[in-house]
Amino acid sequence: MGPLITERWTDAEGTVHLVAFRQQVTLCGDPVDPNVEAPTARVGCEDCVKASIADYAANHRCGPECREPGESPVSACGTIHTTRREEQIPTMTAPSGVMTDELRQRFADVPLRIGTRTTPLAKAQTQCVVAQIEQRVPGLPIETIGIETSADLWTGDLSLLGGKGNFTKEIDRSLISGRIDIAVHSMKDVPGDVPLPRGTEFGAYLLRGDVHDVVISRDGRPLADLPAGAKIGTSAVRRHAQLGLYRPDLIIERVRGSVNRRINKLDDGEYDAILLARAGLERVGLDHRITEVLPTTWADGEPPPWFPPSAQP
Ligand SMILES: NCc1[nH]cc(CCC(=O)O)c1CC(=O)O
Repeated sequence: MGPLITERWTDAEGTVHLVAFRQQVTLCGDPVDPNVEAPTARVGCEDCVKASIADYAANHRCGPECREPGESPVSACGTIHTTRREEQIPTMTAPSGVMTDELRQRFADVPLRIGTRTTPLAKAQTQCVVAQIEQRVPGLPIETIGIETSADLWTGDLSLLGGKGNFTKEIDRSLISGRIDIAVHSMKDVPGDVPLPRGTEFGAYLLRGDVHDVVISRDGRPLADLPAGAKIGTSAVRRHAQLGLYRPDLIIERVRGSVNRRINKLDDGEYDAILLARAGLERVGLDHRITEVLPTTWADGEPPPWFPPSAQP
């Protein structure tokens, strides 16, 4: 797969320039068909990066409905929404100076309030964001504010509650009403089919973690060795479909709740195995419980690969 391109422009000579998100470098190719994802690329071109960042900062007006092709949240794991709209903070490609100056000025006397869900995983992810900010703006006063979302309070079937926006709604509302300054969401919880709530926008992304799904089984057996009729706990439609393809003889049961709760339910004997995201387990320090990492690549004669959801982890 080619790099995720955040920017693409053609200079006067017809050379196509691309800025890759993760690498934060430009790939400057010879004139090519702009529809081709990766031109004959040369990695580097410092001038190109600088020009591009200046241009991006000056010209990019971002509102809730505006999402450039390269700004797709697909490769992000965590998100910061900010309410600042007048000047775009080019956090994806710019050096961090613009943002740190802004933070220092605005939160000199009052703490920066960060809203988060309250599960261990949500709090761990928010700590990653806090650590990133502290590294860039040492001494900045930061306060995290736990907010229980409607999906956290609802123990029933999530589909009856009407979509995954229920993991973000209350936090976004606090952001809009000014109770918090930043909301931290798991990108996979941010609805991709509707615009962001008016007045909010993506401020920054954390680097993506590991994307693999994993199995935790009670007796240490991998998926292939579980007996027919074994009970597998998972609620994701995607995992359900893939499991059905690979092992239609297993029984799939819904499981809800935080990562920790799901493991407790496994240990209590409610399931023989559960499927979870590796990154989430790493973040809450439970990756030692992993029985098997499911492969994402396909080899001849092997079982089908496991596709992670977009924006996992
Ligand atoms: N990506 C994190 C996330 N988003 C929604 C849930 C909870 C899922 C549920 O309540 O069924 C979780 C896991 C966690 O916080 O531990």
